[in-house]
Amino acid sequence: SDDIRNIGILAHIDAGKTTTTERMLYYAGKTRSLGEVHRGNTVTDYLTQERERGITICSSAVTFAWNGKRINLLDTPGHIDFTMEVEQSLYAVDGVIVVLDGTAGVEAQTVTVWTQADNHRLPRLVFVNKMDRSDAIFDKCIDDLKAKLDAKPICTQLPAKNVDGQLGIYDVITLEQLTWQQNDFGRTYSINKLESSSEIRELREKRNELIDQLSGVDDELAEVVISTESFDKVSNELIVQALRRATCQQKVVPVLLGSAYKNIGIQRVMDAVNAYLPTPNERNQIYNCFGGELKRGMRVLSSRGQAEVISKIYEPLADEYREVSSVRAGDVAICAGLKSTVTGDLLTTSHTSLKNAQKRLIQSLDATSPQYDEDEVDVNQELFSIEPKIPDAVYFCSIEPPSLSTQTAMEQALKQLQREDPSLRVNYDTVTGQTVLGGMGELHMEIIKSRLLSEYKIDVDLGPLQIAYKEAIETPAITTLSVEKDIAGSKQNVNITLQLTNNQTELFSLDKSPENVQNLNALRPRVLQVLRKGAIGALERGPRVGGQVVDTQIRLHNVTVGRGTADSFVMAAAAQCVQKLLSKSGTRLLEPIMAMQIVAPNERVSGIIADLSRRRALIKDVMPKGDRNKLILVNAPLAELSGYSSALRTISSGTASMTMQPCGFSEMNAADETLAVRRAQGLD
Ligand SMILES: Nc1nc2c(ncn2[C@@H]2O[C@H](COP(=O)(O)OP(=O)(O)OP(=O)(O)O)[C@@H](O)[C@H]2O)c(=O)[nH]1
Repeated sequence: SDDIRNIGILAHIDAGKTTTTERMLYYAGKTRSLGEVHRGNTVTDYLTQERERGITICSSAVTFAWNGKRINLLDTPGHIDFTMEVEQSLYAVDGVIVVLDGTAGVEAQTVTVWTQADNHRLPRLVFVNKMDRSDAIFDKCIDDLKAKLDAKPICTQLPAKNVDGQLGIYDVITLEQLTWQQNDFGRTYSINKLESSSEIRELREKRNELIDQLSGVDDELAEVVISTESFDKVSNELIVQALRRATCQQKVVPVLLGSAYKNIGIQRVMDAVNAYLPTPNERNQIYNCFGGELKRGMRVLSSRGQAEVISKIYEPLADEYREVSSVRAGDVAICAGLKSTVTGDLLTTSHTSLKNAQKRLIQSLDATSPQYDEDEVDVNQELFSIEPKIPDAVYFCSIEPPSLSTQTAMEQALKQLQREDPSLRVNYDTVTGQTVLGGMGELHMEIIKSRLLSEYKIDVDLGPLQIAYKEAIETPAITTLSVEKDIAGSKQNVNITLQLTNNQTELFSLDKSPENVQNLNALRPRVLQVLRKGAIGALERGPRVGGQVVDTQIRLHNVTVGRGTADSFVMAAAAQCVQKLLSKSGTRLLEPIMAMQIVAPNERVSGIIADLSRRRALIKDVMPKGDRNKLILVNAPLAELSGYSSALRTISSGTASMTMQPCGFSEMNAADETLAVRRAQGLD
């Protein structure tokens, strides 16, 4: 797998990821014509939604050969609603290309994806795109990388102006000027030695600066510089090797530039992927264990314990696939025939190999990463059971099929969509009889609607978007419910005592105190199972606004079930008992909170904070970000943030940028709660 690069491509929306990817495929010979984003025919943005809106929603993988290496590239969405997708694709890559819009520098979503790449400890390189535009400023992008992302950029290229006014590129390492031909869509470019002595002098200074920066983080290069006592004698090969080491160790970030749209500079980005980003083997602290080979027809175990058979394996090229018979460690592939496995699951051949691999992982972590201490039990969990953390839905809306006869088809389709996108929640509300979708935002829901139409031909209606409140009980309560009924001549009866208490860890427990222990020990496991299912199911819908009841434990004290009573009757009795308890104990609302990171010029901060405090926000920290800017860390209720990004644009005259992610649920005061309940009931 030394010849493989598994790379993600990340950016703020519209920076040009898709165009860049298209050019790579074209130059690598994988596509015969250039797909232009604005013409709506690119390979990676293959969903119609994406074509219509011109944005990337689903990650798609493409693979191509470049100079003897195979590059597997995962294109990821740039929209804020889809940070979950980005998170998932990062588990599958060893390095990342971050695309900047040269006219905008580091933008809000760049900060988010950069932080995500940090969390996954991914080496990265930066491609400053759109440098053909007259308002593009390369130096500002470099300043942004330092100030907003705390990165150590190494400029391996600088923008040059060709005689015809077109964008050219100076190679700072080789001291050459590169000029792309326009008559063959940039397939060829010329490499020229510099002519004017002032140009040579300036570029040589930049090269010296680069060596100086690099030797500050790479001891091997530092030794060469010290022993030769001159920057000029450091060979290009030594620089490239040092830059590779420092990039793989995430000490620096190589920066390249160009214009995807005008076909300038892309081949050099592909060269840089080969030269500076790690192979799956080099990222051994994670991938050592992911060894072996996956073959067609193989039986595997998923981390949730289910056996699966791999019926077919495909090499991806966006929505076109080529069938292959096997894949090796380090490859990215698409498998058909898996029934229960979802994104993020780990597949192994047996429990023993899973155990052995876990052992090897811990050993390799100890050896290579001293920062992991043994108490950190989560490390194993975090790196090995690569299941991504799925945020709770913060919005929900009802979804209606066009006719009753399409209900089943819609449910099937939603199930499939959910396997691709675990952040989509699908519930059935027994009270209203409606199917309810939970998700991350308005665009998220609209995309589901539009995919149902285009891929499954089901034209659904979505209800209004509502905030997904949760509920928690106010006071503990205990009650006994006795139900008796004749159903088709057979007597059904259940007598059950349940209690609700505040508890954040365990959902269901048995009260084995002396007066109950005998009753509970005599309980048949099957009865306990259905009872538990009924009781826990009733927590899905709280009495205030129908929100999920959380931080609450159901405690079973006592139950007697009459002879011949059906399971469904026991289940319904348990659910009814919990509902009775919920109205007895009363519930408080918990509202979704968003964590926001706002970067704004110093002079705009007070205005932004004044506005935030009107939105019930909690300012957590305000810290300097470079000389001119501040980073504001703030938590605010989602209910107060509708239209916030445009409000922020107005307050800051477009100078501030922002990212936000859901960060849990919290209690609200009585007045806000009353307001929220009225709104949820449609009274306000
Ligand atoms: N002038 C100029 N325009 C570019 C360049 N690269 C891309 N664009 C334009 O910028 C727009 C966005 O490009 P995309 O490639 O769709 O950007 P993206 O990052 O994939 O966007 P999302 O998929 O929405 O995240 C399109 O209209 C492109 O034609 C470039 O180098 N120069």
